[in-house]
Amino acid sequence: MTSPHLTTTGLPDTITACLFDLDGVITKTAVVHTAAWKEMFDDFLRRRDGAGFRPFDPVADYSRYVDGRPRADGVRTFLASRDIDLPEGAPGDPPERETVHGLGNRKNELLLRRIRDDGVEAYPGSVRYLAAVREAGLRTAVVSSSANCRDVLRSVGLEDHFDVRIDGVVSAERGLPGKPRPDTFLAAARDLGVEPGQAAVFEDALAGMDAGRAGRFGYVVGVDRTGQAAALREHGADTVVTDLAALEGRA
Ligand SMILES: O=P(O)(O)OC[C@H]1O[C@@H](O)[C@H](O)[C@@H](O)[C@@H]1O
Repeated sequence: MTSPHLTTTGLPDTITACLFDLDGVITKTAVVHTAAWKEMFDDFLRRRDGAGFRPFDPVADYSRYVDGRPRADGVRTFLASRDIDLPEGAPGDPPERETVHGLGNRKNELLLRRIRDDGVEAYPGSVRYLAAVREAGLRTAVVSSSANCRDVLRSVGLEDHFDVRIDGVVSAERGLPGKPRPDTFLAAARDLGVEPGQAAVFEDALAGMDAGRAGRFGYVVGVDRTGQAAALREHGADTVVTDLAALEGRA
């Protein structure tokens, strides 16, 4: 295959829209999610198995079973990896109830507390890159599994920088299956009026890479914040960067 002609934004010249994941790509919130998941799962496992419990691994377990997936899918996939079967419960379950939704709600409480206490920051390189692609006339969407996406974007002043938002709330309203399925990215491309082949996907999660590949998008950028460049490539990244700003001026 011949290598594509890259523009000043580091993307093939056939690309007219950019679909950005949020946590870990635009904002420094992947680590906050990871910490909240670990606190919730370790507390659950300790109560269940006693002091000798096997803790949640914030690298391997997070990236394989939780990262990038909608909240309840993260609970289900991790529990399945430990052969633990819990009732589904209901989305309104209180955080102390031992159901899929109860555990998810507990994690959300812990996440919101951390966000309230420590605040949220955007990656300066991502903010610059976002401005550059908009300046170059490309359309933009944020495609996140998180139901907290809008609040997080608002808190860093970036809510208006995206033409389209497909997040955990919008996906639930439209009944879209989450990453690793491609449906949320495909919905964003459709809302922007572009074919998947004209859209670039920006993702830090392996589930997001799988969604990019399954949707046959025009270009997939792996964003490596944790030293998993090789895994991002294996899951379909066309290129891997540690900072979005590194894409500029590659042409
Ligand atoms: O619980 P939320 O805010 O709806 O987020 C769901 C998921 O959103 C993804 O963006 C994160 O990578 C996951 O860690 C998180 O679990």
